Amino acid sequence: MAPDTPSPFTYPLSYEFPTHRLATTLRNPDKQPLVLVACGSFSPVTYLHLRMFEMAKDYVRQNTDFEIVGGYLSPVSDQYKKPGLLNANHRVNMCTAAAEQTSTWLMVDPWEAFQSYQRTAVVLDHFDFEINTVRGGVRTSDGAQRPVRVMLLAGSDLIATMSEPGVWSEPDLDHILGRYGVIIIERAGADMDQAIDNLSRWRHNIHLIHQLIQNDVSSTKVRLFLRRGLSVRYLIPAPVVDYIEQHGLYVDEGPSASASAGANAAEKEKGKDRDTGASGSGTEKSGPSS
Ligand SMILES: Nc1ncnc2c1ncn2[C@@H]1O[C@H](COP(=O)(O)OP(=O)(O)OP(=O)(O)O)[C@@H](O)[C@H]1O
Ligand SMILES: NC(=O)c1ccc[n+]([C@@H]2O[C@H](COP(=O)(O)O)[C@@H](O)[C@H]2O)c1
Repeated sequence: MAPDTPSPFTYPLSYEFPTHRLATTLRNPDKQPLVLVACGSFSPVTYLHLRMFEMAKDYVRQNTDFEIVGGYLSPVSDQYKKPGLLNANHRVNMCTAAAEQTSTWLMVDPWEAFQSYQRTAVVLDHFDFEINTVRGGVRTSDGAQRPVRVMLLAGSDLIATMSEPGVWSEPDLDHILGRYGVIIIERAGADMDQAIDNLSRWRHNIHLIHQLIQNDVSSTKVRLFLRRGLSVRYLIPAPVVDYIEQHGLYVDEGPSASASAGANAAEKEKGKDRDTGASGSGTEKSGPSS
């Protein structure tokens, strides 16, 4: 279906919005259709990134009037310039291998990855445009069209940055949390209640999911293990391990050290990022935030 209004977005060359796993019909007409979007570096994608979607799916089924009709990973642009950010081509390929080979419903949208940096508010608008304006939402069993709610899916560390001055603009926060909403997954080391302390105005649109199994795998730790020549098998999906090996990624430091040294160093690197604001969110402060 052609949209009535021209697209307000810029597009990478040869881009097509992925829909091969997007449901076109709502199973339960009493529910509101929902698409989940996780924005991030995914350098590389880990099981925890994928697990966020499964946790959200259980939560949505048990606690809400939504029905999930699709889930997307949206890798950030290279211009985000976060330390450890591998080029977008590799990150998109790894996410695609993980989604296609380990899931039946997840997709990867390369729109954000293959162009200039786009704020999260704009990324969510892009999904809303593609799904609702271009495709008219989804159908109910009686043939009526129903708009799909797009919602951000994020870890509590990312949401905590929403209370840090200068990282997110106020209008963007209102747009993201007021219009779309967010499902927040608890992340070890990032207090959930503290993360949403300053966001109470949008509480009705914020869904919190606690971790029942603690697992603090992060991309930073995976990169560090790889740099030290340590195995990351069973921490990240097998097709991603294979891809990393085939392309010799994340090995700019020779093998050394033991696994525990790797983990400790990873912790240090994460802490250092937080202390110095050298993470992507820190980049946001001076860069493309609002
Ligand atoms: N272990 C986890 N638990 C909960 N959320 C997570 C976890 N790992 C990543 N996320 C969430 O996934 C999204 C994308 O994360 P991102 O790509 O930055 O991964 P990361 O592991 O934090 O990366 P890095 O270690 O490079 O900072 C963010 O919303 C982040 O909060
Ligand atoms: N102002 C904003 O829109 C804003 C600020 C900080 C992070 N983000 C997004 O959050 C994600 C953060 O990813 P990392 O956790 O890898 O830093 C990225 O997709 C980034 O674009 C957006």
